[in-house]
Amino acid sequence: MPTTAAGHDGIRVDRVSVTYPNGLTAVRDASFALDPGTICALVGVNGSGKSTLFKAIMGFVRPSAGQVRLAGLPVAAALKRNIVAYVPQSEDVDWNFPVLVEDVVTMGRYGHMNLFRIASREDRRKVDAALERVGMTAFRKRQIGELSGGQKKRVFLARALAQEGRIVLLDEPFTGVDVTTEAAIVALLRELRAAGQVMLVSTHDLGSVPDYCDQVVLLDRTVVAAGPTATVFTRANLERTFGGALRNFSLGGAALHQDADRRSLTVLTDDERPLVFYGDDGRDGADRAPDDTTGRS
Ligand SMILES: Nc1ncnc2c1ncn2[C@@H]1O[C@H](COP(=O)(O)OP(=O)(O)OP(=O)(O)O)[C@@H](O)[C@H]1O
Repeated sequence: MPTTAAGHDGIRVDRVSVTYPNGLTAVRDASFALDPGTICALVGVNGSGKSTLFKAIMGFVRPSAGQVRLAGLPVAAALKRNIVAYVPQSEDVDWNFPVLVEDVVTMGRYGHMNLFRIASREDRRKVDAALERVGMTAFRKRQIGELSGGQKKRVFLARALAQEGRIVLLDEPFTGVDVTTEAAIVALLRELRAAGQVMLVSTHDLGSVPDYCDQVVLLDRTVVAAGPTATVFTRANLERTFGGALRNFSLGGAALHQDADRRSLTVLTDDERPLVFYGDDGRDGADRAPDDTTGRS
């Protein structure tokens, strides 16, 4: 079986449009393809269609046009085979639902169990390992609603790990988490990438994207640009994607330095960790991805 994005083993979104019953077309003619062993950021302003795209990939909404293929399969077949794991946005979860941490992680194994959902020794071992990997073993008997935001994120990540899906979708995994948890999540994503999994991560945390994402999809109802972070995650493309919704300020020359360094500094932020471009003069850097990020401790 081919293993390129043009082939069958990753995520392939082909000219997908999604129109809600109220007539709003939230995603229009979106196309991109991701190979196994990839972490891809999905970036766009609030309302640009990121969650809608996730819902289309998860089969929660049906595209009005185009198609999604996951590991070469239509969405329904991929879900049936347990190929796709999903880490939802916190707002999409009912935290009052009385369920223990270990039960949430065990749900990741449901697709591997028989009709009666009786966990085997193997299932229990995978749940234990997933809890251990995200550092939540000590919390396994706690009600999910009693956890902090970052702890909840870790639990859903553990559920995705226990599921062992080759495709992992993460909807804003860094929102409301501290720097330590963010670093732990990024480390885990890197491990999964090394193991050949493909991850699509929606995020407003622009400054971190070049750190851990090798691909980027910039979305504004449709795909503005998609491809390697090094060539696509540029100031010019971000300004096209966000329009006036991006905080953007540049400093150069005397406004920035007291020495002879002529380089300017451009800061772009979508309200979470800012992205910083270093240019040679006041306008440079518009077409280059950043060499490095700042703000990361
Ligand atoms: N069930 C629905 N019915 C009708 N319109 C919807 C529905 N869900 C979302 N929308 C609309 O579709 C558009 C895209 O929403 P979506 O949630 O996909 O954006 P997003 O990029 O994920 O935003 P955010 O960054 O705020 O999470 C918005 O205009 C939203 O109001």
